[in-house]
Amino acid sequence: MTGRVYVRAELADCSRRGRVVIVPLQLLQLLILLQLVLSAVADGICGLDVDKEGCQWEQQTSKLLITGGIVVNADRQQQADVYIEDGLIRLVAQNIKVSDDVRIIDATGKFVMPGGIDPHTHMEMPFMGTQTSDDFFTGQAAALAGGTTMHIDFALPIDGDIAAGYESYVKKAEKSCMDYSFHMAVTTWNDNVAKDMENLVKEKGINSFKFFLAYKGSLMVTDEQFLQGLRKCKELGALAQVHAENGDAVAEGQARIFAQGITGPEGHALSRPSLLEGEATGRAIKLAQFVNTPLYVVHVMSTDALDEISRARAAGVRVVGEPVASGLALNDSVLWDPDFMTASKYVMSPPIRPAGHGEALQAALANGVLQLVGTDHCAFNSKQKAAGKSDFRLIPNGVNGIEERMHIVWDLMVNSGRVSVMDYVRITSTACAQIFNIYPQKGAILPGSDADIIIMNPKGNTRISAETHHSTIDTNIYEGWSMKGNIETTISQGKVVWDKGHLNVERGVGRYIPLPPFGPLFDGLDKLDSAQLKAFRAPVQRAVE
Ligand SMILES: NC(=O)NCCC(=O)O
Ligand SMILES: [Zn+2]
Ligand SMILES: [Zn+2]
Repeated sequence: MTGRVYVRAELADCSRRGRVVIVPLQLLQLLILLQLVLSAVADGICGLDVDKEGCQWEQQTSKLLITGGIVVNADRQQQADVYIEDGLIRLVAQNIKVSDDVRIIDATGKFVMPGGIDPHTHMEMPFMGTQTSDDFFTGQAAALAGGTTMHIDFALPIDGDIAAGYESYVKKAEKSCMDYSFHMAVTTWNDNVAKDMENLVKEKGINSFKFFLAYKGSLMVTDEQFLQGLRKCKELGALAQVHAENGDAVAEGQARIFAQGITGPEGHALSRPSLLEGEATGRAIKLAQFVNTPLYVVHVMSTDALDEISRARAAGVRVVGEPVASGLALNDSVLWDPDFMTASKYVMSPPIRPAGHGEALQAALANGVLQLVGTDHCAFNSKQKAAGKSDFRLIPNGVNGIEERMHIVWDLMVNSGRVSVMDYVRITSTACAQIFNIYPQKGAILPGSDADIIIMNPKGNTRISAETHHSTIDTNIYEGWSMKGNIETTISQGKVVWDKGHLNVERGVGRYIPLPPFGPLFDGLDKLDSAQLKAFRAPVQRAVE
């Protein structure tokens, strides 16, 4: 501490969020006035900048000691202290003694866990004639407030050019306030795409590529293009990801439902039922099996898709399934709400399914058929959603979730007794770090790991609302969700960025985390190549005999 006297004070709330700053006493009145002026002119995120530029929210130190908590990793939990210095975890042990310059955080009675990693987000994404509302700063600020300390965003190509798309996302992400990485979407196929995939993997730290089997006429690839992409992914040691819906059938369904006079958000669900997700999931798995390369199915929303994944995994196929928070927590009744603004906020693809699907996805997460939870955070405000007021096909597809995921999953999976706290860590953080090959830099509380940590008070209370969230959108699909358990503190890069309702984030400090190729899903794959060839030939040989 310097010799000056600091007090904590709630300032005027320019974005409906209270926050705390540290100010010299004599400046307090002046700052209140200044904040009121800023309130009048600034948008919902202005307060974050004010916190950062106008005040020293907390004397940040590079040394922290978290004492007395239960430290939870995916494979074990123990009562221990955690010592952090210069952004890294240095020691996990009982009764760590430190010098006076170390800030102590008491976590007695609380869980100390790796920060969440969201494997599926869309910040500043140009999509359906508009752009997602949250950028890399506002979306990440929201993430940190909800206990997520890293995300992997989908970089989109520009007119099919993945190198140009990647560069545009590098620029967008310069404002980041937490660690992040990218998947790259592949939306066409030619020699340049193949060459650029190689460069992105070998030079730029990309180790996953997403292929859309839906969004006909914009992002969708044909089976032939998908197959080429799968072969390239295998060669590069990159994970192929798939948005699995039959895009041709969806387009036919949309035209037919609209022609019947169903124009509202319910038409979205009716036009792309779960069997189209199941069909595409099964097809994608079989094509990946044909190539013998691992496959990651993004936003698994239905039992139809789940059954395909379950069957394939039982047969030894390397397929990973990622449900998202909305698919676990909600059902499609919301799409029939007579109020367009209410119903349209739930429009995403694949759609949120009828009751029963979410519960089955929860069970699959618990038993390991599905491995990790994302959000597909793709936030549009109600003005943007209104583009589809008279035609559901024009409602921008996407829902919020990056701020809510850690609490929703806690409530659905831990409060319900479906999984242990260790499994919670696995499905919200560790599995993602392992699959994308950055474990144990991320996803663990171990000496040498990045100091991305959350402190969860299981006795605390959480209530979700657009009135208090940090995303820029004016709605929240979890509006009113109340639960036991609260992430009271988030530590990112060794700094306290969220503490008991107050956010202190800094634009530009987020780091790009390169993802190395040939992650664990590729281990031993070459041995399977020859075994698989034999398996494909087996029926033929039997016929000859
Ligand atoms: N899922 C969705 O509705 N929007 C984002 C794009 C995608 O992931 O398909
Ligand atoms: Zn998708
Ligand atoms: Zn998505």
